[in-house]
Amino acid sequence: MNNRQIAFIGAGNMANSLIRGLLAKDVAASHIHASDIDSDKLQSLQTECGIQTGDTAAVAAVADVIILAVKPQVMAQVCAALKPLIAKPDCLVISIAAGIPVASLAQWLGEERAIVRCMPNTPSLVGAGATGLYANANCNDDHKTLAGAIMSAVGIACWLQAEKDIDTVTALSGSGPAYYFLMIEAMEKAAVAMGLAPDVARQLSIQTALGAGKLAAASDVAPDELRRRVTSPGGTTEQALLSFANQGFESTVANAMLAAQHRAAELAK
Ligand SMILES: NC(=O)C1=CN([C@@H]2O[C@H](COP(=O)(O)OP(=O)(O)OC[C@H]3O[C@@H](n4cnc5c(N)ncnc54)[C@H](OP(=O)(O)O)[C@@H]3O)[C@@H](O)[C@H]2O)C=CC1
Ligand SMILES: O=C(O)[C@@H]1CCC=N1
Repeated sequence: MNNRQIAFIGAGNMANSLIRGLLAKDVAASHIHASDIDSDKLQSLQTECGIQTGDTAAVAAVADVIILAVKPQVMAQVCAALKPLIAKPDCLVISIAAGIPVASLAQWLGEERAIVRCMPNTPSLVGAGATGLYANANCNDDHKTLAGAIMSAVGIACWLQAEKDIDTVTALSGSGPAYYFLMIEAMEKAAVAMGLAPDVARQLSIQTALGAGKLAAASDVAPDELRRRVTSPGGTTEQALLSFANQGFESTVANAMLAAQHRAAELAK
């Protein structure tokens, strides 16, 4: 990966997480390029990160891999403009857009193009990303290694057997950070309502999420056993979990994820 030129089309929230995450993993700023219709975003990236910025033509001219990081709604027009500008015949295109199928990308970019569709998430910024990837038949081992290396540099990367699994990954780990942030917010608010100082409530809420995640990742036992180890019989956690269960916690989560997955399918149209 380190001798490849990586170009981002779209320099918004997700591209920023990936770019800054890659820089933190010692990918050279001279190897990262970005283009966006918003020149302020490019200026910030150039000033703060020292990466290369330019218009679509400039970044497409040098790219070994192009990461499409624009909203799904503008993907067709972005690809149509990009297609004649890709200079290197073997250039890999990676789309991170929710919903947009490989078949549509191939239709817009050319049926011969090597394309990886993936779903990263914003914790890539701190090296704790989670990405699901799917490659089209035009991708050779080198393309797959390159896509996997980029996403593995900023977290974990899982190859998927079926493209439809990307929509599930979107509902799970793509959107998932927002679910945990909501939980952090809700716990903080509840603690403040109980009288805790806001700064203490925030610190403890965030640290609890971090601690639970780190412990789950480091443990050789499943999350349900870790949950049991917190839940003293007849104790406080038991009452909290009972309250969650009585209010349909699991179906609330499942329905939320189905709504996200459904939206991904809608965005494909
Ligand atoms: N945010 C997330 O957590 C995740 C997002 N994604 C996917 O990443 C993609 C980007 O999402 P996100 O970063 O949140 O969105 P943002 O809106 O933050 O970023 C998209 C950027 O693309 C710019 N843009 C619009 N049109 C063009 C164009 N023609 N050429 C170049 N740049 C253009 C936008 O400018 P302007 O704002 O002026 O329109 C904006 O700066 C989406 O497809 C989303 O599905 C995937 C995983 C997680
Ligand atoms: O909300 C969205 O559509 C994007 C995709 C996954 C996370 N953010």
